[in-house]
Amino acid sequence: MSVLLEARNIQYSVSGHTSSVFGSRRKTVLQDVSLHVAEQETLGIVGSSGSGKSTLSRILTGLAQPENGEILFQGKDLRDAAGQVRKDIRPKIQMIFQDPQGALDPRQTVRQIVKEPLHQMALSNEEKERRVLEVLADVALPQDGAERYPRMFSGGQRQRIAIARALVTRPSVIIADEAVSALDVSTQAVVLNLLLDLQERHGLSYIFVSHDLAVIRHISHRVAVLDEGRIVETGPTLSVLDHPQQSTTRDLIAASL
Ligand SMILES: Nc1ncnc2c1ncn2[C@@H]1O[C@H](COP(=O)(O)OP(=O)(O)OP(=O)(O)O)[C@@H](O)[C@H]1O
Repeated sequence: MSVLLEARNIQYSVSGHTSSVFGSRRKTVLQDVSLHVAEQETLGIVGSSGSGKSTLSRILTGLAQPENGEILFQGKDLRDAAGQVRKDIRPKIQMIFQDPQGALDPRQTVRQIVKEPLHQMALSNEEKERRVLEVLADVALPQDGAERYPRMFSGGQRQRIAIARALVTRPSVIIADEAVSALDVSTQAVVLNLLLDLQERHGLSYIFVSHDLAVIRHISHRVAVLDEGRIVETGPTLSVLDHPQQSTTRDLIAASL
């Protein structure tokens, strides 16, 4: 399988507290993080709270810029990519967040929400409308749902709306940051199985960020363990979770039992 999205030696810090004596100190959030996901593969990213998972997701989707390091899509460095290439690549990388309630504008109809990522794309309005209906069917939401508002749907359905919005640009990779964490366990299973089904039908890759090892076990082919901004262990999911080599991984497993 060929590599689709790759992060190389990512470094990221934020300004910490300011001291009148020492000036502003920076806090390292990610240190020398390298990872990749292949076509049609799911890479799980696990780590305790504050280990840097969300920051890494934001960098992978281009919502935050690393201080050092590269993000490559099909071998192209996104920083070097010229305007049009960047414009072509961006729709190929989409994101789903934890909280569908917060991520969906309550004043917009489902049609407007799902259509929004297409604004940047040179498509006719007819094609955009066609795609909206196509992805609503893809995530098994009724087409008459298009005129309704997010509050009229259950938590699981709202996450389907968020998935439809991510799919509408026909991405190659979706970064899911705690995408099922806000859902109850049975709804989690339904949404995870939908994601697996979409992966098979559309040949998608996922980078799936979660603190929940049961979720990671269910969906990921490989897993990377983050600890204080560094990847401390990576490998096939079952070998990492059943035969952890690092104390961080053992602690995460113990905490999940
Ligand atoms: N803009 C920022 N300003 C200050 N600190 C930040 C900022 N962004 C991230 N951090 C810090 O970086 C660290 C990593 O945060 P991040 O949200 O990426 O971790 P996480 O693993 O996703 O945590 P959680 O599972 O709790 O969401 C935390 O200590 C956080 O406080």
